[in-house]
Amino acid sequence: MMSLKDVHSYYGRSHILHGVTLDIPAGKVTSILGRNGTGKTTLLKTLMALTDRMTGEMRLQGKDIASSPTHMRARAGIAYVPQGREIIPDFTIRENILMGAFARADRKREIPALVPELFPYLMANLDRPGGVLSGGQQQQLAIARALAADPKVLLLDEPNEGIQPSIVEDIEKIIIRLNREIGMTIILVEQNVAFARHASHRFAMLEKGGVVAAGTIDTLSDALVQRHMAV
Ligand SMILES: Nc1ncnc2c1ncn2[C@@H]1O[C@H](COP(=O)(O)OP(=O)(O)OP(=O)(O)O)[C@@H](O)[C@H]1O
Repeated sequence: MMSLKDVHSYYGRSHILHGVTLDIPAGKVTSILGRNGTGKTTLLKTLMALTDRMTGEMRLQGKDIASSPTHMRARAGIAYVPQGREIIPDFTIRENILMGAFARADRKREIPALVPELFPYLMANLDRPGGVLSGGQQQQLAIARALAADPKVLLLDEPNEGIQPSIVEDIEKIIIRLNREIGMTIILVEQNVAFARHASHRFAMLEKGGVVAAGTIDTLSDALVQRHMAV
């Protein structure tokens, strides 16, 4: 689905990713793991062309996208739910969702069919401002906005960060449904190893901007977690 070969990524003169090589298979959930500051968010931003510069190879369904700008990658089917969600508080829930549709190749601007099914609360409150929502509801809104782009690959950056525990379970169920029922390819940055093990088919462990271990999720041993994630 996506493949990276010797990818380096930079903010200005800061060299953050140091030769990442990774295969992201279609229809699977791949978790990106590692301590704070190891480059997980930078990896998602690099996939979305949101760092200042990258070198190396990047392919989506075999097509070279390494020099495609963000909007072209979005149009090619990559959608991004950033850490912190970045919804617009003064826009209505409907407007926030439709912002995601700008990237659709078919230029349709509509609430995606999945939204009433996955997020009935959002559907029932489309005209309320996004800013009135709780953190968990804003996370749902950020996912709904990404779905409006009709993506093939969904990038999720710590979707459960700062969310009350009762909602965490809802978000986790939605991530699993998007993959298992709809077949969406998901790349998930996750600190919760238990959830990563439960939801993912594969993992990549980052350390200092490089992949130090990767493979099927059954090979994510406690020793690996201890070595690369314990603080
Ligand atoms: N805009 C930026 N300009 C310069 N350096 C940055 C920028 N954003 C992040 N960095 C640096 O890049 C490195 C990797 O950060 P990144 O956010 O990708 O890590 P992370 O693994 O996602 O960590 P966290 O779990 O804290 O989000 C850090 O050293 C960070 O300080």
